[in-house]
Amino acid sequence: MYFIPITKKEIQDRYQIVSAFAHKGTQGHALLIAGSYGKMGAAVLASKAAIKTGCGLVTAFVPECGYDILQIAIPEVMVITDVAQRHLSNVKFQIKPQAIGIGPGIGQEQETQKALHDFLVSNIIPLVLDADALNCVSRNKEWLHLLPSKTIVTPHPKELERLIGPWESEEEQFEKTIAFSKQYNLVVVMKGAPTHIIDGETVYKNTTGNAALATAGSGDVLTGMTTSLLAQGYEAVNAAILGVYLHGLTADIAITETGTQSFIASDIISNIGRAFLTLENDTNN
Ligand SMILES: NC(=O)C1=CN([C@@H]2O[C@H](COP(=O)(O)OP(=O)(O)OC[C@H]3O[C@@H](n4cnc5c(N)ncnc54)[C@H](OP(=O)(O)O)[C@@H]3O)[C@@H](O)[C@H]2O)[C@@H](O)CC1
Ligand SMILES: Nc1ncnc2c1ncn2[C@@H]1O[C@H](COP(=O)(O)OP(=O)(O)O)[C@@H](O)[C@H]1O
Ligand SMILES: [Mg+2]
Repeated sequence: MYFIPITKKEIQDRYQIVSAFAHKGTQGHALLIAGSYGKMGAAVLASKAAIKTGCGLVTAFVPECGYDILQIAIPEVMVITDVAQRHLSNVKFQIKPQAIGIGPGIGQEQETQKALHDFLVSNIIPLVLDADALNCVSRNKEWLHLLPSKTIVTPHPKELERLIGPWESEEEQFEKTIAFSKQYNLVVVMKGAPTHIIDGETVYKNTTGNAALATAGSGDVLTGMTTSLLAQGYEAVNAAILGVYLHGLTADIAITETGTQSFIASDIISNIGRAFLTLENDTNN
């Protein structure tokens, strides 16, 4: 099987420089629907990653118990709360974001599953689906038909298995994921070491990242980064490719200071700026 390597050249071809006349209203508004009691960190990480990846506005939609946490942790991010205290029960909002990321830390309570279903039935905004949103959809496979065309799904291997069933070889894993991508018209970010991005028959292989990323919350950060790029107007496959590349690059940059063991998901966020700068500094591959 042929994989297109995601090289710096591939990234520079896709990367959009920010206009000198940009303002926050032109840079996209991302909405992160995330968190539950005890997993509000996932909402903080995803929202902070979204604002650090360059969209103009970020709103977090969280259960009521997340209000103070989000407002104190990230003053740049706006917050809307669900009526329920500890988990999502009714996802309703008046804002008009350009992209929505849903799933990190939301859990799989019955009420949350219903809230996700009702949200998917009415939503037409470009979407990134991760973590428990994927797990809820795996329990209710008919909901896959509700996803907008080119929704980005970001499963780790266990979440992928819940979505497409088990595989016996890597070849079969790719065959089944390609079939899944084609059936529902999805961009699949097949997370791993390395991560592959599958857009129908086309498979991209990331070239950045290392084992420092094997740490809690690193996927939640990727969801925030990818949603931010989607909100900034990148086509879904390009948002996925650029997000995965920059996410991995932060670990390659930081590892010389943190080592593998002490690198944490917040270090990804702190190094997003340095990762972007490598794209602007030179044109070498
Ligand atoms: N601070 C917070 O708020 C945080 C909140 N978080 C939130 O928690 C929720 C649950 O998410 P989750 O991913 O921990 O649970 P789950 O889907 O059962 O997967 C775990 C199992 O999957 C497997 N597995 C995973 N990766 C694999 C790999 N690369 N390669 C192979 N296997 C792999 C592995 O299975 P095993 O190998 O043990 O059989 C593992 O036991 C979710 O909403 C998330 O956003 C977290 O992000 C943490 C920080
Ligand atoms: N050994 C590794 N090498 C490269 N990337 C890794 C490695 N381990 C984990 N990652 C990356 O870290 C992220 C983990 O995502 P996920 O399992 O969803 O984390 P969480 O749910 O805790 O936020 C993925 O982007 C994955 O590709
Ligand atoms: Mg995850």
